[in-house]
Amino acid sequence: MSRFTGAISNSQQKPRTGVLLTNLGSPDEPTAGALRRYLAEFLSDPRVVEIPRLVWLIILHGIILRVRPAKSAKLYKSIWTEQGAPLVVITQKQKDRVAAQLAGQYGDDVLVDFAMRYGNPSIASRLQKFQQAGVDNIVVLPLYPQYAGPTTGSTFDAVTKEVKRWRWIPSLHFLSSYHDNPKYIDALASTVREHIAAHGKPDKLVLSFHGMPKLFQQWGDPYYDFCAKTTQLLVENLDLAQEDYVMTFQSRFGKAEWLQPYTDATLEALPAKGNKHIAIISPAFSADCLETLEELESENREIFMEAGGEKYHYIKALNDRDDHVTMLTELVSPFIIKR
Ligand SMILES: C=CC1=C(C)c2cc3[nH]c(cc4nc(cc5[nH]c(cc1n2)c(C)c5CCC(=O)O)C(CCC(=O)O)=C4C)c(C)c3C=C
Ligand SMILES: [Fe+2]
Ligand SMILES: [Fe+2]
Repeated sequence: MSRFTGAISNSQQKPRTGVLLTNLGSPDEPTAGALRRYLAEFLSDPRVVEIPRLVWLIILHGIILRVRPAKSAKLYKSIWTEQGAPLVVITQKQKDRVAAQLAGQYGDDVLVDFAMRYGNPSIASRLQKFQQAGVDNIVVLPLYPQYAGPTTGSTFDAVTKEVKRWRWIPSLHFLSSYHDNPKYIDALASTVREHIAAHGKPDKLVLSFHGMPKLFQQWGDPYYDFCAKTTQLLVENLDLAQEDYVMTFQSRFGKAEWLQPYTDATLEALPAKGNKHIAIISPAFSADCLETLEELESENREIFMEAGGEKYHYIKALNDRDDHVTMLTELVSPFIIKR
């Protein structure tokens, strides 16, 4: 038996290109058992936690995986839908809509699918589907607008781990970051404008990005700079003055310092400075997920209101909005080969 895998297909009607949209992934169900499996896979990734391996595995298995699964399961339960985890359901919708747009342009020359870095459907399983279909050109678009090692970098690891087992290596295009793409910025700006038209101008627009350990930035990860660039382009597009907005970082995990300022501490301080009406947007999430639907919609709202805030509005992620789907389609289109 060979260590390399291949597809044996006699079909004359092979699609040439496979487009894979990926995101982070969610547990299979909102239970402690499913969370234990999901968090074990996620938090064992050396791109996500860079503590010396043996020390970290003892902490992870000895403490974190005993305590966190039950707590996280409760949070996931609060956002779970009939179709499943929001992140997975929305990513599937994005895939369906991108597939429909690409089918209009490329017919059956292109196959579109989605996969999750952790949990299901796995990146390996969906790439194997492409291999079986006989594609010889693969485009991977991780749905993280700002490159970060723990997200986009880790997705690259998973893609190459699978493809390096293949006998026939296809052409491979990996889209690393789209934090400054004008249509991404336009789509974000439209959501803010629509929000202001419906709810009025807030005292402060909070741009809350997912956090990351500060050390990763010091070691050369460009994520912070890319978040700052997205912020700059978005506020220029919206014509906001410096006092109209603040960029923050949420979802800190563990005791180490993460990128600052923290979203929760900022929200707690804003009412005392006269900012009683805020709108919060999270440009690092292409789809709503636990970190927006629970942390921003619920946890952080409570922090702000308890500190004397009066109006708190979360502006939804771009999800499967038309302008977002068109932008994603345009990102992958240049790499598609017509038969
Ligand atoms: C442990 C360190 C973590 C790093 C570093 C990190 C970076 C990072 N994450 C995202 C996007 C998402 N993270 C999500 C959930 C989530 N993130 C961490 C930890 C780190 N993230 C944990 C432990 C969890 C699980 C939730 C929990 O148990 O509390 C999600 C949501 C997943 C969902 O199912 O909805 C996303 C999306 C980015 C962009 C990022 C970049 C630096
Ligand atoms: Fe995260
Ligand atoms: Fe969180």
